[in-house]
Amino acid sequence: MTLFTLLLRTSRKHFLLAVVLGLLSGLANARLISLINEAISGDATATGPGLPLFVAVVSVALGTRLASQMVLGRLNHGTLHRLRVGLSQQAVNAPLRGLEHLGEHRLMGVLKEDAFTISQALVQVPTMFVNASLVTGCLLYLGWLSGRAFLAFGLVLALGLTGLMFLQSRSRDSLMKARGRLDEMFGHFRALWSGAKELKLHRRRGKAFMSDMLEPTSGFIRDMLLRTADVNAVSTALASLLVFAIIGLLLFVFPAFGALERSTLVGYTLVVLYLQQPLDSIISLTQAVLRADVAIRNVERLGMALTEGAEPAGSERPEPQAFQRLRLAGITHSYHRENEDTRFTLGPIHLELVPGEILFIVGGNGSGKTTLAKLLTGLYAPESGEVLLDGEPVTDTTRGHYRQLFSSVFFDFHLFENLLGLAAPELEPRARGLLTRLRLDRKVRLEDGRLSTTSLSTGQRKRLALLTAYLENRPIYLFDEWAADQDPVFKDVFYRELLPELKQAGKTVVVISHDDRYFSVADRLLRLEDGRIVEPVPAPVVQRVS
Ligand SMILES: Nc1ncnc2c1ncn2[C@@H]1O[C@H](COP(=O)(O)OP(=O)(O)OP(=O)(O)O)[C@@H](O)[C@H]1O
Repeated sequence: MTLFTLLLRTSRKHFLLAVVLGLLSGLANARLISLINEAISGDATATGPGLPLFVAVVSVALGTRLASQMVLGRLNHGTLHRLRVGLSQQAVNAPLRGLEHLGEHRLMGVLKEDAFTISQALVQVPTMFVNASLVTGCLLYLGWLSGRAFLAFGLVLALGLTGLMFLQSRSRDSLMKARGRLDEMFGHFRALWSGAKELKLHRRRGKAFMSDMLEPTSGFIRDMLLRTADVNAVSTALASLLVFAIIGLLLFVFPAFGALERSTLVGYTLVVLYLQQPLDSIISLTQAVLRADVAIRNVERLGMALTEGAEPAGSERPEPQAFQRLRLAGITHSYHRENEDTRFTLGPIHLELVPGEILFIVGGNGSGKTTLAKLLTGLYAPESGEVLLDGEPVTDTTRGHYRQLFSSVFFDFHLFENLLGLAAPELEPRARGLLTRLRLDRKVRLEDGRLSTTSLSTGQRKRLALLTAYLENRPIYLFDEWAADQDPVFKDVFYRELLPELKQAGKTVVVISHDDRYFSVADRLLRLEDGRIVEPVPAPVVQRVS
């Protein structure tokens, strides 16, 4: 897809209207030049009937130009908005595994860089159309002035345009190469931010990061973009050369053969000089359109990657309020690392969960606890085996609904400043009560469903994430090493007060933990080692919920 097909797809009607208006404006401009030429040559006078005509043509030229720009402006910004929102929605719908595989830098590269590139080109599209129609109008006028001169003019123009197209194709290759490395650059920028402490504390690491990673990538991009800038400069010079070649022909070659009348010569020279600015502008705009085409290709690729394996939209059912039995029947998941010849496989996992119990998932680092949590919560689809909710297998269509059973705080959680999607009338008083309970009431206030700050210590931020999970009030709670960052006092509150309270309220609580001091809090323990359950997990005991 190119920039123009993107615009056409967004709104064919608006696009065509803008093109027609732009064409009218260009033709009116060309007529304006012919009027000026006639006035200079003495065919009309500014004080005679020429003046109303002049005013009318100026009005049409400016009016249609303004209207064209306004229509295209709306179309451009609408296109960009749809692109941004559409891609973000695709990212929201994409499977988590697909997003993890894609990597944050690739997503950011497209959402920030490519969307910006497309917007830059879109902003210039109206001018491009006005200029293109102006050139067309001028060409028509030149043809009308003299067919023979137009033939010579057309020949020089065709040769020049062929040269320009060749240069532009070279430029496109360099642009694509530069964009190819830009995602890598975003990865380095991210490392610059998240690895700031490590880079500062170890000077040699900082230097090596710059010299071995960031600078070579940036240098490559610089070289490729420099090449395109050079091509652009040569193209602009070539366009000027074209104009002067034509003027040279007109002024110094044609008169030698007595080929043209003086008035035709003056008209030609005037128009050709007038054409220089729109031609320059079209060439620099072509560069923007080329960049946009490369960006659109990236957007399309990302769109395809995001929709790959996306779950079909299930019906918008109300959130599940309860369940009787959740069964994992031999589920597995494996990671394959492309650059290494290694594979980690979790499972097959057999497990049953019931309401009103606490299950701890324990095991060493890398044993598969978080992966199991992602499978359990429906964030990953099992590669084999089944998840059964009250006897019904969870399918691609129902997995989105199934996920609404869980309130979770993962180890790498994200804290939203707004209590998004939580809108019960008694929400704010409950949230304020929880802030006090979580000992955050002196640090954080709740104002119109928004947390006053999230700039807190890691342990405090985790407490805020816990608050959100509490407010969701769902049947199953999952905490992935939640207590790891808590002080000993609050750790005790979490294990000895909060978890038993949730159990008392009939919730199922799944806790990933390394705190062996508190393993006795669990009703059952699932121990993992290298992706497999190493101790038999007792059957769940169905509790009578008080
Ligand atoms: N996104 C991923 N891509 C590839 N491999 C992964 C990914 N996430 C985890 N792994 C691999 O899967 C294995 C299990 O990881 P997982 O995060 O489930 O372990 P864990 O038991 O939660 O570890 P920890 O206690 O350190 O948090 C690890 O060997 C890890 O390298």
